[in-house]
Amino acid sequence: MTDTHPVEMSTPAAPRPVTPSTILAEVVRDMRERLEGIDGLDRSILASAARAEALAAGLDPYLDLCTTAESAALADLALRTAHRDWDANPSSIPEVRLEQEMLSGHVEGQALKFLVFACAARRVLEIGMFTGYSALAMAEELGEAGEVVACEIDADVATFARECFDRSPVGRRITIEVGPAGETLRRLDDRCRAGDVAPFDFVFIDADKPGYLGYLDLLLEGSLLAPRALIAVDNTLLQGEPYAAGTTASVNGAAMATFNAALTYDDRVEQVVLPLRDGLTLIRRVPDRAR
Ligand SMILES: C[S@@+](CC[C@H](N)C(=O)[O-])C[C@H]1O[C@@H](n2cnc3c(N)ncnc32)[C@H](O)[C@@H]1O
Repeated sequence: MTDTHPVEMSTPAAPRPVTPSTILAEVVRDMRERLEGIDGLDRSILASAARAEALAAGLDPYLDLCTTAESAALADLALRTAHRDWDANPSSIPEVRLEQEMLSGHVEGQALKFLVFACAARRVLEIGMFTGYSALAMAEELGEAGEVVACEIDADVATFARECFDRSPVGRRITIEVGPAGETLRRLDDRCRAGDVAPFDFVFIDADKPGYLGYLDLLLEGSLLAPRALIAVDNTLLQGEPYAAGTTASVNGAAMATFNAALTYDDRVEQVVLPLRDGLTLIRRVPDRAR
């Protein structure tokens, strides 16, 4: 295999905080440092600030520590993603900004593996693949006959992911569909309806946030889902923007707030929002649409 994306030996920059808990940890640390500069401040206020910081900053490392270790192939993929200079290799798609922080990572990858296991999935659909961490994690949980179909709009990042998949014993279980996910989904929907391919048991939505509602509608109204299919949607807490007062919502934050509100009143589904990383919402169809 030609490795066109070798891991350089430079130290990658630490990922910036992109989840409610890591942003909270940063805000609380800044607050505690500023409080320390105030002469004569009641020591109990400083102690409370230090405790708040420990609670916020300690959560993710502890989750990481207590979660089953990732495979060597996943660790390698994460390392390669961290070492790539994404600023020097921008996406050719104007609306896509690729960055290492897009990668879901160890704890969320393990959670996805559990979900794939719990619904005994044989066919998995991923909408938004990036360098393939979540696709590979889910593929690791499938049997030999299982398949992950992963949609990715950026051809270069898809090539990068394929190189990583080729380094894993289960990488051949992943089929990459390059192109806008909406088009890919409509094509796959036609094939499922025609009986060319089996529908999907598990779907992970993790692409352009303004596209989420359209993807969900297509899934719920079309032929892509197996009867007991589960859908997991990433970034539904979008750095706290949908709920934190005083936060200015970005385009993505506004899109997630709209998505969450629509889902809350959608009687086609039941859902639960898990505060895992940047928010993971689990959705299932209600067969008779009765609550
Ligand atoms: C957050 S990343 C996915 C992370 C990946 N699921 C993981 O866990 O490592 C989002 C990806 O969606 C892709 N994307 C954005 N818009 C898309 C679209 N319309 N169709 C398909 N992929 C898209 C981006 O290029 C990016 O690679």
